[in-house]
Amino acid sequence: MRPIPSDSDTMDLKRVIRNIPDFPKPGILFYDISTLLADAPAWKETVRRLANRVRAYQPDLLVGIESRGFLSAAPLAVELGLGFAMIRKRGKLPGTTIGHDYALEYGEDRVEIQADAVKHGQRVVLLDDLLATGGTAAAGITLLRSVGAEVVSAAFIIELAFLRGRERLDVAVDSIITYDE
Ligand SMILES: O=P(O)(O)OC[C@H]1O[C@H](OP(=O)(O)OP(=O)(O)O)[C@H](O)[C@@H]1O
Ligand SMILES: Nc1ncnc2[nH]cnc12
Repeated sequence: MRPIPSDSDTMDLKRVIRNIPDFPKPGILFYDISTLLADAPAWKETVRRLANRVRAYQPDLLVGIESRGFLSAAPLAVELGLGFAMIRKRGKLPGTTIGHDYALEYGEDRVEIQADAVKHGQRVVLLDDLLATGGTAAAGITLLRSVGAEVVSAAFIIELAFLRGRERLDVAVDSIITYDE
């Protein structure tokens, strides 16, 4: 017999994501998680669902990508009893850092991590709020490997599946809200 779902299992999280057309430029439909963060039961349920996915990989450490990746990585680390490290955009982290340059649609960008943030061979789950083309997450994975991490998965709140970002990632990918078009 199938278990009877609880209210939280059936909660429709899409209901609390706000879609804003033409941001940050014309033609882009922006999936705004501000309204999800502001809804206490929905945000709690988001963290619970992410925790259930991420726990399965038995990570040693969580890593969030600036800036919206920090929003899920920090509460998830508390929930799973793990530490949390930051990948930031260029020039934001003090001390010795390791960087990785990557191509954007126009131009290039750089992500950085502190050189001692990951111990060699640690099992790491990468967190970000949203998977679109996968360029940001792919850069994060490359950076983490360059400092000795074993990247066991990447987890997102939202996946824009029609952009096929997961095909660029050579790790397990989890997301809890999917848009197919
Ligand atoms: O899969 P991709 O095509 O790489 O896009 C996804 C990335 O874009 C957004 O970050 P953004 O650069 O807007 O920065 P922010 O988190 O600081 O808002 C989002 O938070 C992801 O990091
Ligand atoms: N459409 C989108 N909405 C929100 N964040 C994004 N990051 C990349 N594409 C995005």
